[in-house]
Amino acid sequence: MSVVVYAPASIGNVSVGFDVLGAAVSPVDGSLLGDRVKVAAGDQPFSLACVGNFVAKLPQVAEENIVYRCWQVYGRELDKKGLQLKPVAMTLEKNMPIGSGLGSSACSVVAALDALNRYHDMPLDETELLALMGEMEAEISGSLHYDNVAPCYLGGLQFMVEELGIISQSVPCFDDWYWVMAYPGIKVPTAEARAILPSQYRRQDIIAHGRYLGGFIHACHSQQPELAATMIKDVVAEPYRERLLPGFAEARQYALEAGALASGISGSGPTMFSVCNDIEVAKRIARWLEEHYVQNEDGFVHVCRLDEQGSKVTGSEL
Ligand SMILES: Nc1ncnc2c1ncn2[C@@H]1O[C@H](COP(=O)(O)OP(=O)(O)O)[C@@H](O)[C@H]1O
Ligand SMILES: N[C@@H](CCOP(=O)(O)O)C(=O)O
Repeated sequence: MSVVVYAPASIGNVSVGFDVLGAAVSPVDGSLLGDRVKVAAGDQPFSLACVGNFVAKLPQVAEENIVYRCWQVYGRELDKKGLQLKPVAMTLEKNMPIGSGLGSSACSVVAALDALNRYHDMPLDETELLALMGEMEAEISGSLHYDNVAPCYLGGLQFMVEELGIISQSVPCFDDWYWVMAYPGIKVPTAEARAILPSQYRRQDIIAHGRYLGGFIHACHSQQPELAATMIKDVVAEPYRERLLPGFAEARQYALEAGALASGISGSGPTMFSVCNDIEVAKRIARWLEEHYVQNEDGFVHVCRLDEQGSKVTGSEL
């Protein structure tokens, strides 16, 4: 018996909710924009094979792959419950570019932990597993933030509650929104993009941030798409990170003039996202970004929808 789990790309922050808002996305053409992990019976406690388009960018040593750490911490949690790990042969299909702003490490973490939990007949509940996913993301990026792992695992648009034992809850979004995701092909490590942010903010920025985030969540719940899109503004990270993204200002300007409802940096960049409510506008913006924002052969542009499901089993073989 083996299991393969797919975990989709995600937009950390969605501009307006630094570290507390995230969205899972999948391309409308049905292609997989995410990692897959297979767990099968092993003849030793642990082994890891890596395949996929971005396998060459992974650490060469298996023990430095976050999937190995996932296996270790999963075993630790089973131990607390008086349970034991089965010997596993894991395979990571690394489809997501690293340091892309698409939650690449979250894809590997979520696919690995979800697959391990399914393989062991689900001894950890959703919250326990999500807490472990956050722990793994924190090891990689240097600080605990759930805005990639929560949507990647649970799907849709997620708000990080982090109170009363709840980590994340779903926020209703808009069925007719398309998300144009443009990855230029260069790397921006999350830890570095966090290090350049100020440690303190001005009162006027805090007030603006509260108004935008509160307004966005309110507009989502009251289903006011125009208001929601207007509230997608980032005063916390974008003003400081923009300089790490060559061509971002021009690309955003083009997208807005072409009819996008909003644009911003996906996670810590360099991927840019644009929200559209018309597929033809989304395709036009995608074509322009392919020509002008993508910088090398690693880059790509996808027109996406929210991925409401999050991680899912795709079968028993890769
Ligand atoms: N399976 C994995 N997937 C992605 N990154 C990994 C993995 N295993 C280890 N890493 C390391 O974790 C770091 C992830 O960098 P980060 O900038 O956080 O990427 P992203 O923002 O795309 O998740 C890199 O140093 C990378 O080498
Ligand atoms: N909230 C985080 C999100 C990082 O996302 P990633 O996809 O770049 O890892 C941040 O903005 O630092």
